[in-house]
Order: sequence, then structure tokens, then C-alpha cells
Amino acid sequence: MTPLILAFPEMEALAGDLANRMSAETAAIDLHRFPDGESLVTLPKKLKGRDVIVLATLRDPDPLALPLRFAAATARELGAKLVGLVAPYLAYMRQDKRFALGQAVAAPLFAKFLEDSFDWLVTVDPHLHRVPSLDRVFRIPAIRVQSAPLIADWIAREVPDAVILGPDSESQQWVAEVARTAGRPYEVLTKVRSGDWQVDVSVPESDALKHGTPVVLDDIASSGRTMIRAMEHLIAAGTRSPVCVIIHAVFAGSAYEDILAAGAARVITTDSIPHQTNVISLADPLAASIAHAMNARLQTH
Ligand SMILES: O=P(O)(O)OC[C@H]1O[C@H](OP(=O)(O)OP(=O)(O)O)[C@H](O)[C@@H]1O
Repeated sequence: MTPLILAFPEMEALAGDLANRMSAETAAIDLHRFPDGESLVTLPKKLKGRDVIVLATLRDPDPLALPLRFAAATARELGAKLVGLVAPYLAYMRQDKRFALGQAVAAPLFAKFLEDSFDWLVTVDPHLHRVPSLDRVFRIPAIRVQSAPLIADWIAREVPDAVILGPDSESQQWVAEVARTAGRPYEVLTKVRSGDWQVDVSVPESDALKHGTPVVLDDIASSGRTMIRAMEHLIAAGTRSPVCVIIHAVFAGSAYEDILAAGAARVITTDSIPHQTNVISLADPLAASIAHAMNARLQTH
């Protein structure tokens, strides 16, 4: 039977793109909020014997956590075979260690929460800068789509004189990869975070920056302060107007407007989180990885 992609709100467009590439069908998950804040999840009726792919954005994960669990459990009660999760943005991965005594280490706890409900997971570049692979966090088949080749293509095409800038030492690994694929130079900045909205970034002396367009590349823009501080220093140093390339368009509060106001020439993102800045489609590698994850899970079922 054809797999069925069940899209949580906001994910209908990506669901359609994936269905076109995978001979799958799509249907929307109806998510109703009662006045007291509880959720009612309603799935389509014909799930018996089908592989179900739940597609959700976890940009605002807490209100979606229980509906995700309800959707997975209900799909099984209605006869679905495998139930997988495609979460192009995987929340909670930044808290991958105890930064201060008493803190919850959210990354493995959230992973456990998801693997208790789903048979497999596909995500895009999770923020696991200190963890080498998703297998260290998930015990279900978990596949990481890498956006680097798509980002490198976009930069090579749209900003041919790019100097690619990673905001902190942890970004070196993938900024170097994007720069190598795009055939452009790169630099790594130094970031110091002192609070949720307090970040400082220092920019190195760079000959390349005198002649090229700075492209600040980061996996997440949340408060936007990392991007904003990087741009402020670049502009003060006399560079051309920076281009901001962000994988996950989290954009808390007015972050997007603040980044534009700080002088970005362009802000572009992948479609891991629906936003007006999405220009890089992840549908091709996501569709390939979903097929791979379903096969991997079937082999262990
Ligand atoms: O828009 P912002 O609020 O500035 O957040 C975005 C930044 O935060 C993340 O790193 P983080 O500072 O969490 O550091 P880490 O890489 O050590 O987790 C991410 O890699 C960005 O650089």
C-alpha cells in the first residue's frame, strides 16, 4: 500500500513536495486546541496496514509534544504498520550537556520521548555540535539529512564572490565543508554567549573579506543575536553588506526583522521551518532519507 504522509499544521506544502517524489499520499492532521489548552488530534480514517510518515515542524516544540505522541499512538491503534517522524528541525538538541549543576540534559530526554512513539526519524542537521552522530542519541533508525551540498550550490550560484563565515569554533566542521564544495574561502569567527539574548562575536582580520561578499552561515537563528553581532562587526570593518544563510529559520520574536535592520543584504533559509525566507528546498534529500529510514526499520521489525 502507498505510504501516507500525515502533515501537522504548516507542513502541508512540504508534504506535497515529498509525496510527489515518493509515490506517497498526503493528508492533514487536524489539531484542535480546546479553550483550556488541551489538544484534540484527529487523523484520517484509512490507516490500516499503511506505513505512516508524520511530518511536523518542532520550531515551538512544547505545544506539539503531546499531539505528536497522540498522533503516533492513534495511528497504531487505527492499524498503521510503521509510524515514522520527519522533523526537519529537531528541537532541544542545543541542550546536549549539563551546562550548570541541576539542569536537565534535554537532548537525550527529548530523543527518548520521540523514540517511545516513533519507529524511525529523519531530520536535517540537528544541532549536535558536540555529538558525532545521531546514533549516539537515538536507538531507533535516525537519519540526518545534510543541507551542506544544497547550501554550497546556492552560494556558488548566487554569491560567486562569497567569503563564507562560521560564527563559532563548533561551526568550523560544516562551514569548511560548504566552502570546499562551493569553491570559496572561509573564516571562523569567535562567539561568546552570556545569555539567551546576549552574544558577542569577533571577526578576524581577513584579506579575503576586503574583496568578497561576507556570507554568514549558521545552523540556527533564534534570537538572531549571533547573526546581528557578526554583521555589526563586519559592517564596522568596512565589508560589503553581508548575506545571511541559515539552515533553520527559528526566528524568535522580531529576530528576522532585527537581522534585516542590522544591514543584511539578503537572508535566506532552507524550508526546514516554513518562513518567507525559504529558498533552499530540502525535499529531494528528505524523500531519499525517508525511503532509507523506512527500509532500515523494516529490516529490524
Ligand atoms: O540566534 P541566536 O539566539 O544567537 O542563536 C543561534 C546560535 O545559537 C546556536 O549556538 P549556541 O550559542 O547555542 O552555542 P552552541 O553551538 O555551543 O550550542 C547556533 O549554532 C547559533 O550559532
